[in-house]
Amino acid sequence: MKKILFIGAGSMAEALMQGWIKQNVFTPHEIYVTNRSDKERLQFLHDTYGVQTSIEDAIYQQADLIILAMKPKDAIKAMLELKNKMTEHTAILSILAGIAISTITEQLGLRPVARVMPNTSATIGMSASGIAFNAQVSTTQRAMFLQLLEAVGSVIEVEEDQLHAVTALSGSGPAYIYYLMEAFERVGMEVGLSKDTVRLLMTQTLAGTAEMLKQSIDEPDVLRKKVTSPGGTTEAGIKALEQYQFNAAIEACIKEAEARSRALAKSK
Ligand SMILES: NC(=O)C1=CN([C@@H]2O[C@H](COP(=O)(O)OP(=O)(O)OC[C@H]3O[C@@H](n4cnc5c(N)ncnc54)[C@H](O)[C@@H]3O)[C@@H](O)[C@H]2O)C=CC1
Ligand SMILES: O=C(O)[C@@H]1CCC=N1
Repeated sequence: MKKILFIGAGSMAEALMQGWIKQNVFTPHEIYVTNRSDKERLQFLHDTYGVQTSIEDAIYQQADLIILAMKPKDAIKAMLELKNKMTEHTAILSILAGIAISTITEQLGLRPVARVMPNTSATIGMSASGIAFNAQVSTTQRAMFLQLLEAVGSVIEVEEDQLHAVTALSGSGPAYIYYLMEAFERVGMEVGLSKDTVRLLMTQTLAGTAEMLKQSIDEPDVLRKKVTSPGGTTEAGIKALEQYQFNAAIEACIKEAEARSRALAKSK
């Protein structure tokens, strides 16, 4: 593959291009990126990663793959602009939350489309991505798409409809964990530690817990019980979580996010 073109130059586009450059999937010369109007942002991406930001019309024709990376609300307008510029068969990789493959092919014509839900940890090769394809994607293209996502983390193929759930869990997931870390730091400081110490302790605790879940044959509740001594500190902590409706909060969080993804799909 020689040329890939990002339409949209936001945080997710940056995470993917950074990951692909780091993993030697593409050289900066093979990556083209454009946005609506923010020239400073393009300049930043060019200066930081060496990617190509002066996009002549010919690039749209030459691109082997076009990546839809704008906000969902801007997608229809962006696709209208794109339609006349690109060739008939160019494959599309869409990272748009909640925008159906059928909406994309209605706008851009029937062509190979992979719909992906990555997350920003693609930056460091640790994305957890979900992917779905339309019938126009050939076996070779399917392998290529999977390889692209594997280069920036793990990828799992799902039914397209399940991408709403993937979005609510792993697409948005990093934000939930960052939010949790903000709370740990705030409260950790209140109980006497420095912010740096809390960061060190809790990033290692998160990493260790994730690794235990990967390596252990035990279910999470079994692992949890191994931490929880009768009458001890964990029991007191968990009791407080229950008192403050921890499970209800998580249920609402995932269901609201999933519903929002579905609403985005309907509004198009
Ligand atoms: N940020 C995240 O963690 C994740 C985001 N996504 C999806 O990725 C997409 C982009 O998200 P972010 O990078 O966070 O957004 P962002 O707001 O940071 O960037 C959006 C970019 O699209 C550009 N744009 C808008 N209209 C355009 C047009 N007509 N032509 C060309 N460029 C246009 C904007 O100029 C901007 O560069 C969204 O659809 C989102 O659902 C998916 C997974 C994770
Ligand atoms: O918040 C959003 O809509 C996007 C999709 C998943 C993460 N960010």
